[in-house]
Amino acid sequence: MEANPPKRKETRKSLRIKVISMGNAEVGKSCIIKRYCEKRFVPKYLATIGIDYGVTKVQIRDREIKVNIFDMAGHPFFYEVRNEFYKDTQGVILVYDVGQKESFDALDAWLAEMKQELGPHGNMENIVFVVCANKIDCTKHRSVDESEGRLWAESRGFLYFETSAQTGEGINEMFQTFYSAIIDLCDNGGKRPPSSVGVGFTKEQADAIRRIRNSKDSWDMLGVKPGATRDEVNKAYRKLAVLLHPDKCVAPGSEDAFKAVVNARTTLLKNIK
Ligand SMILES: Nc1nc2c(ncn2[C@@H]2O[C@H](COP(=O)(O)OP(=O)(O)OP(=O)(O)O)[C@@H](O)[C@H]2O)c(=O)[nH]1
Repeated sequence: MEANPPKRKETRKSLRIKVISMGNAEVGKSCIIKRYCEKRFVPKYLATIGIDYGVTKVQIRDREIKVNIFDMAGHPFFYEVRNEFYKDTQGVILVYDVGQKESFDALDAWLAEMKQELGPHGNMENIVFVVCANKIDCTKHRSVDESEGRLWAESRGFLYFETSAQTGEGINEMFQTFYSAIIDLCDNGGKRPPSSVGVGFTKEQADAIRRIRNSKDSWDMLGVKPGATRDEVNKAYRKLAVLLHPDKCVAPGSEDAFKAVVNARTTLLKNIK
């Protein structure tokens, strides 16, 4: 009788991926990468000149991945250098400094730059983006709070992490989740798996929260003209209350937005006959 051949342990091919970092100068892109790859923090600022390139091997869920990391200079001066490097990317680490509102506001421009360089055939949908709200150790100077950053990221289907390259907080967790999502993307033929696309809240909800946050007064918050009638105020209030009610809305910042809407209505009704 023929003996059964010994079963060979299945070895999965190692994966080779390309990731890039993006974000304004000095937000901490190089330090985040150094903290993860070299387990150290460099307090002195050394501006990246054009691009820094490195290769690293990591083990994620029993899978070996070889990561080519392109750390892009954030200074506008280096646009001509970095625009070459957007192509064939599986993952983007998008960084802002929580103490610098301009670096958060600039995230849209970074996405626009990448989109422009990828051209009409480039598909941003099939890239894993992770947003790092960095320098959370500087609590005194924080100007972008967690819910604002999380809302921006999650409403686009991006991952979101609060990080500090200085203390290491959030860094390992961020990279593990980021690489894991890239493995899922590669295993799914380069397309973002459907399970990772849903965000649990609508664009209308995200837009309403953003508008409420940025409103200049109670009229503006409810989206009615100054001098509106009680009926108009109540109608606008009901619409927002249904949209943002904590039982129905899980978008980051919805609870605060809901409370702000309730207060705005109370304030306005006190002064309308
Ligand atoms: N407190 C604090 N400082 C940080 C943190 N991350 C980076 N820094 C400091 O911020 C400065 C800029 O960090 P870099 O990592 O060089 O910034 P970058 O985004 O790579 O800048 P460019 O290369 O110019 O694009 C340095 O002085 C760092 O020490 C952090 O999490 N906390």
